[in-house]
Amino acid sequence: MTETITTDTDETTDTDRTTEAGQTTVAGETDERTRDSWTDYEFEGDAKLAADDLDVHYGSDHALKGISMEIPEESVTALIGPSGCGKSTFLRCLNRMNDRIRAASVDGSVTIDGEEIYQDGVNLVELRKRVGMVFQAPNPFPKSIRDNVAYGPRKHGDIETGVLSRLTGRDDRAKEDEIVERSLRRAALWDEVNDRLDDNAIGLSGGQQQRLCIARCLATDPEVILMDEPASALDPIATSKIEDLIDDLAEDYTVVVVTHNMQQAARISDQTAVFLTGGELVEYGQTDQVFENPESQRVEDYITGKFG
Ligand SMILES: Nc1ncnc2c1ncn2[C@@H]1O[C@H](COP(=O)(O)OP(=O)(O)OP(=O)(O)O)[C@@H](O)[C@H]1O
Repeated sequence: MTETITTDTDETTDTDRTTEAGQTTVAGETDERTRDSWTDYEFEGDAKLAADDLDVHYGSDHALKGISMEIPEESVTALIGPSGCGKSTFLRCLNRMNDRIRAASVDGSVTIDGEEIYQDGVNLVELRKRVGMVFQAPNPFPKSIRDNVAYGPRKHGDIETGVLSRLTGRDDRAKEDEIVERSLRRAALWDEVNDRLDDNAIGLSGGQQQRLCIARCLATDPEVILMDEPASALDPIATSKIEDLIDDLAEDYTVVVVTHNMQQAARISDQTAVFLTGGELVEYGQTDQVFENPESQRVEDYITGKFG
């Protein structure tokens, strides 16, 4: 059941605060107002993703506690918080990447366009095609730039370019060229690499490698892009290009990005979710609101650098 907390009003005194659920906290004991759910964050448009009462354990370690929130489509949502608070764990719940971690168990619900992803019969390959992921360290395959971008569509059977397909007349070379160019353009890399598509991707700079990984993700036509600290291994110029790109991608995709960098979250996101130690979602709302006028004292302390 959702517990809604009254916002500060003239009736709220320093000595006690009464929640609508009737609980009273006394100043001095705790100055923290917590919520069970942040699904009352109001935004324009539809929710693309929704988590409801999501818990994750790694063995006996309770890494995420009862997370409920909705993520609007075609926008950037930043997940921030100190190390170990569960940001990456939450991100991985959104395309069931935690299924690959033996110790992880997930309870609760995540929906995409209202469809439950934690139910029997969900095709994980299809899910991860819809919900793509970009990692912290650029991880291109030691293959050509073209092969990197075409990897997903080839693997999913969207394009056929092997010897057999040539022999049987099903060769999709032109389609592959089109996907490679479109994805590299969308990732703002085409102009830098179009004359060397057959060069090994390992020869690219770190920033170019990360944009290549974004192009690889875009090539399978995802609806959601999850990014786990996508610029933390990059220099300021490369970081700035990734930030511009994220801003641009949010016109067509739902982007969820984990970052340690609060200035970055403030620059690039429409809404920000703050996780704090213990795996709780302590605040979620419009980015300006969270940074300029957080509801929670702990979040204010974190944002102003008092801890974390
Ligand atoms: N594969 C795993 N096996 C066991 N425990 C894990 C695993 N991954 C994460 N954890 C634990 O779950 C908790 C949350 O970790 P998580 O990586 O999600 O936090 P985070 O906020 O993303 O941290 P960071 O900012 O340092 O990347 C931590 O206590 C961590 O040790």
